[in-house]
Amino acid sequence: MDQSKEQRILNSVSYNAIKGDAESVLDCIDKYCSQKEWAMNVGDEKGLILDKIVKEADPTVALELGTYCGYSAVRIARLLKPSAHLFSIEFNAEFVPIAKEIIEIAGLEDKVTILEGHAQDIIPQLKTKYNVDTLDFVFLDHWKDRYAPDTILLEQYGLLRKGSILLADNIGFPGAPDFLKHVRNNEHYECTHYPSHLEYMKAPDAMEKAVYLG
Ligand SMILES: C[C@H](C[C@H]1O[C@@H](n2cnc3c(N)ncnc32)[C@H](O)[C@@H]1O)NC(=O)c1cc(-c2ccc(F)cc2)cc(O)c1O
Ligand SMILES: [Mg+2]
Repeated sequence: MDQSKEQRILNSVSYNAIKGDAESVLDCIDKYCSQKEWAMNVGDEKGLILDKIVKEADPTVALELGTYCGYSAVRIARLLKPSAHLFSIEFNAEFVPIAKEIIEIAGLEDKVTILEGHAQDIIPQLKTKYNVDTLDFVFLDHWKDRYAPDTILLEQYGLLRKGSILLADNIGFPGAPDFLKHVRNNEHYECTHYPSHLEYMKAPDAMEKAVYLG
């Protein structure tokens, strides 16, 4: 059976990236996906916004919803301080081993734990099973209609604290209207909008930062 696009991305990283060099892994994926096959990584342009917010948050415990091939997990983990850790949730069993391999090529396997399953099933386990207290940073990049219900889950399970930073991809396209409705005009959140473009395309997209105020 011929390989999947995600497998071909891994092949390209495995062949072209410098082992242990996270930047070269990101550059390799961005090059492949802009020149050969489009893929739904956050990409280089929105990646700079992600970098900025992660540096601002300087998280000890970070969570990502929607690992896909691990591009944003590498992007986030490469900026984490030594004691910090990223949990990344992915439910597609085909993508999990590919993401693990890409994260390992970047030399970041000790900073990232991929949790296989649906976010809505794993979020309730973070405190009990994964010993998480509260989350300092959350990157939302999974099914766009899950951003709002899973944000509410994070609130309900006491995983957010005063100052927790949520950053959501694809606010422009495919769009996450329920999420915007939940965080904007909500006294518990302070929101900032970051216009950008869809990964590797000219089409407009955007990210939204929502700081939890407690
Ligand atoms: C949803 C995907 C990202 C990943 O999320 C995992 N996932 C899902 N729901 C859950 C869950 N409930 N729990 C855990 N994991 C979960 C999945 O398996 C994918 O690997 N992302 C997108 O669909 C996505 C799509 C586009 C896009 C843009 C223009 C187009 F013309 C077409 C598509 C752009 C983007 O930037 C995206 O991010
Ligand atoms: Mg996305």
